[in-house]
Amino acid sequence: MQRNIETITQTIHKYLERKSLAIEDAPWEIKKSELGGFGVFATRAIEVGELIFKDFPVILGPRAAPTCPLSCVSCYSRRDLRLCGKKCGLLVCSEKCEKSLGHQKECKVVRQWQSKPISEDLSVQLVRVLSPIRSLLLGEEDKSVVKCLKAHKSDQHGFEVDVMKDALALNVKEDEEKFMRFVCSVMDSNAFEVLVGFEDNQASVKGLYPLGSLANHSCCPNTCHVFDDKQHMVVRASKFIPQGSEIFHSYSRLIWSTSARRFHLYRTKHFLCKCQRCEDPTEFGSYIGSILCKVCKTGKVIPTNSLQTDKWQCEVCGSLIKKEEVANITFVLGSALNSFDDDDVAVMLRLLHQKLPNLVPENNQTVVELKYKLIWILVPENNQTVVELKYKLIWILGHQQGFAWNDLSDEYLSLKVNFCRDLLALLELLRLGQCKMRGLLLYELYSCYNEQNNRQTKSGSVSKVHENQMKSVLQEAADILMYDVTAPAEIKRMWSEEVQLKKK
Ligand SMILES: C[S@@+](CC[C@H](N)C(=O)[O-])C[C@H]1O[C@@H](n2cnc3c(N)ncnc32)[C@H](O)[C@@H]1O
Repeated sequence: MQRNIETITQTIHKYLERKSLAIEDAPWEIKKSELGGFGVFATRAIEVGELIFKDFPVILGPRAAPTCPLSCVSCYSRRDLRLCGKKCGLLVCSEKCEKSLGHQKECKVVRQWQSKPISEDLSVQLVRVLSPIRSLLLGEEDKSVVKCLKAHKSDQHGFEVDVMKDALALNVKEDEEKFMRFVCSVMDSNAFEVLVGFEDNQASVKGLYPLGSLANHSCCPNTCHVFDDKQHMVVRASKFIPQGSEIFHSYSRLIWSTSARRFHLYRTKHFLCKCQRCEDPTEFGSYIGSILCKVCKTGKVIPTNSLQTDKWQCEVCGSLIKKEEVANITFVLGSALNSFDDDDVAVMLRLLHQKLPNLVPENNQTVVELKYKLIWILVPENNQTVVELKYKLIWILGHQQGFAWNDLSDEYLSLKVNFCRDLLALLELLRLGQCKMRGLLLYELYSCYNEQNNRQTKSGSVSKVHENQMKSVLQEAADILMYDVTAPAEIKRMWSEEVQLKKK
């Protein structure tokens, strides 16, 4: 299908109306983007924190990654999983989910394709390829929504259909196969990771958000998005957006260096980002991707052209450093970071304070990631945003002495305060505005202040942090994380109180 503005605009508006998400005087429009293809643009100036749009997934389903924990195909609970009694091979958690309309439809499709029931060990593979199967159940209007979206043609997309045909021996019809292969490409190019569920029963799934999909990427985005408890995507301005400007998400991690972000974007989304941050070899003076010069020991080594990265040079003594050397150091540090268990806090701190200062500048990606990791390890309350880390933390917090709030030494507590402040300062340097990571860090900082004050009150001394300062840190965190299903309970309580007040 030829994609054109009129059809895309009309289809997206109608879709949002069907989902009751159309906003009067919506501040966006779809236009051709200089970056290629289409993009979303501001029709008027948008203030920081203002809602830009809400979206709902046209397809929501399990992720294909084998590392992703399995969940019920209906409600996404990870508890009490069992095979559907009708022997389709899909996993459900209860009678209610097995009998749900959505499941019954897909159960029938899958059974029609089977020459024999799927064995228990193959059911895992079936769950992982369910999202494209779901696309066959869409009505014609929703299918046209999917057809409006960008699909990259590359061999890496559509392996789910190969699994259906080869490993699962499903008799998929030719036209179904063709559409599912297209949907796989669309999902790979556009889908967002969505967290569903609460606290220790959360699953990570993927959702295709039609309007969200039309926004292009910048490593210095001007929006922040969260997912609410009904899987709506809520997109707000993380910075002031002037009228006519393009509205950007970030498809990559914000605290990765330019090389890491560009590599990831190229591999997964098939483009090389050339945003302002990528073009600046110092990344706005943060030096997040640099190493220290081995010759003068003080200068920072940066690429002479950050979009090519084949030549690296010390800013102070001018020595040229081979790109392989920079890549090696970066690789070794990255591997060291990934090799830690979360109870290796002391080892991580030694690396951070003794070894890394000789190799890399303060804001190098590894240092930043290490600090970020430590912040979460030192967190006693389970904030659910970094799911994998939280998952590990559950085991540390429940089973290992030393890292719950009460057990945290004063030294570790102030260390955590410093890490939070360091990273907040870095986010400002990177011009990331009211991004989600800022909200999470502010909440962690507030929790530290709270703990410090409690300790001081108990010991009879005067609180270090003023109550108003704590309140404003908490309020800013709550404003950023508003409606986020993964937000800490205290923050969720604040919005429900606000909503109640507005109703009165
Ligand atoms: C989610 S879609 C965004 C909307 C897309 N431009 C369209 O026309 O539908 C993602 C794709 O848009 C393109 N894209 C997004 N951000 C880009 C950027 N900063 N530079 C170049 N291409 C970009 C890439 O082809 C990417 O795979």
